[in-house]
Amino acid sequence: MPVHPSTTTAVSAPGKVLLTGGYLVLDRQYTGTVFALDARIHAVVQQLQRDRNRSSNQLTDSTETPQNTDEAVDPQPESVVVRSPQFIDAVWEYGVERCEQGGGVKVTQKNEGPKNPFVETSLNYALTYISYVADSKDLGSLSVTILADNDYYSDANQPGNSSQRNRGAFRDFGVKLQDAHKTGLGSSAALVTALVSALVVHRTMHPEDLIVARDKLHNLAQAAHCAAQGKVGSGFDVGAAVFGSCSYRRFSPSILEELGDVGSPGFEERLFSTVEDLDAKHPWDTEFMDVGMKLPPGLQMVLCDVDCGSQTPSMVRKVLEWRNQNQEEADSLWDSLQANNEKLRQELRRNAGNRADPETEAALADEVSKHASILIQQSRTLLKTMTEKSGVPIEPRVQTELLDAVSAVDGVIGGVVPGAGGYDAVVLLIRDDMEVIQRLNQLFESYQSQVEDDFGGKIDRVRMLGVRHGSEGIRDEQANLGNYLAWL
Ligand SMILES: Nc1ncnc2c1ncn2[C@@H]1O[C@H](COP(=O)(O)OP(=O)(O)O)[C@@H](O)[C@H]1O
Ligand SMILES: C[C@@](O)(CCOP(=O)(O)OP(=O)(O)O)CC(=O)O
Repeated sequence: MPVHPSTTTAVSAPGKVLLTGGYLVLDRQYTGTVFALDARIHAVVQQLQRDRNRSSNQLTDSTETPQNTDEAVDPQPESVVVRSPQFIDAVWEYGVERCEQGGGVKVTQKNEGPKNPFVETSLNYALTYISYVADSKDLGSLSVTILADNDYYSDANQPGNSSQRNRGAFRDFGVKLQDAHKTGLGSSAALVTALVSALVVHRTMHPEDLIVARDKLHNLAQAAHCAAQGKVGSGFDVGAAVFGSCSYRRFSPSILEELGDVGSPGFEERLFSTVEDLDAKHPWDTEFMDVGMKLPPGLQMVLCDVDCGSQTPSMVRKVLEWRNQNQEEADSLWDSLQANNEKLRQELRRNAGNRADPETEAALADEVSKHASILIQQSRTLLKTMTEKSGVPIEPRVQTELLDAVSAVDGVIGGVVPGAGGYDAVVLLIRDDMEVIQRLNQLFESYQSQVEDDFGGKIDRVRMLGVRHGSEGIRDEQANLGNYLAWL
């Protein structure tokens, strides 16, 4: 059945936190446990003009013959305008060009101002795929609005209190996108996933079929995200954005290595084959286990933003260099971490999401908490060895001090420095109880690091984010279009 684009399509995708498996997950032999968050990025696609050969009043004129219309009106060029209205001047206007020799569809920014490689690449990839598979090649003109849940950016230094700057469910951040302080929830992966999915749904599918199309949307989003960031990472963030919380095993990088750039001859066919998993030599081999996993009843996860006066770039390169030069020692460390991380995952999924009577639940939460606490400590010990051996601040001393301090708070099960580690954040597993949150906030009120850091860092402020474990991946937001009205 042909799909006629409805006027508005909206899809959202969640942010992520890699609880365990940082660095390991870059290697297919190992896995990472990634939790989707309840902070999401939303992409709303509006069809401004559907048929470029007819002006809008002619659309309804049934007496006119198509031939006359085509001759009478100059076609409007296809265009896409993307806005991120929570930020100052965040508008990207694109012209659309079809490349020769099956090179695909390429957009070119028309307006002044900084480029947005994640938006631009998502458009190139999604429009190339769409124009290859859709009934109508004519895009017309599209307006896309990007909206991010408030926790993606910390805005403590902005004027006006936060409630004054809320419009509907979303906040006016009052700064330029490049000046916003990111909280590390994986904004680019959620953005790319939501944007390519919204465009593909808009032109080729019924929104209710979103879940069925998850594999293809995943492949498309991974390809676009890797191209935009200029490297093939593990892709756990895109994996969680599409499928939600899971245990993730990466895809073989060779799947994307021969795709080439948009505009190169044959790109549209190669992209189609990659998205639809038709290349017998390079089948997609990403593995998602425990998809949509939830925390056991009685447990909760909180993220804390750490303000620290030190940054160490290229951590991944350095860790992998150390691993290459110390293969045996590294393998044994990687294996120990994997075994421990797996035990933690098994522990967390015991009865995860299942409700029982309150007494049984409380007893189970006690037992899970005790075991999880030991496993988290063990994981940290191994990450500290990794820190020391590789000379990379995965769990630097100021973070050890912070994690020890929070772990001593009644009701905190344990915490780690998520993902690549470093100074940006900590993630804590806690008993799901407001009093624990209050105790933590009390600790953070005047928190400052006291120890001398091994890499020169100093923590000046710790702030608990409002974001919590979310579990769900991409979501059709067609029923919630009202949430966006204040911003469209
Ligand atoms: N709300 C948004 N609107 C438009 N683009 C965004 C938005 N959030 C993130 N991006 C894009 O993603 C980039 C940030 O990606 P990156 O530095 O990889 O951070 P992260 O670790 O959060 O993914 C921004 O420079 C911008 O291109
Ligand atoms: C090192 C890694 O395994 C994990 C990095 O996790 P983060 O959550 O720190 O990632 P960013 O959001 O890109 O900063 C690299 C990878 O898997 O790609």
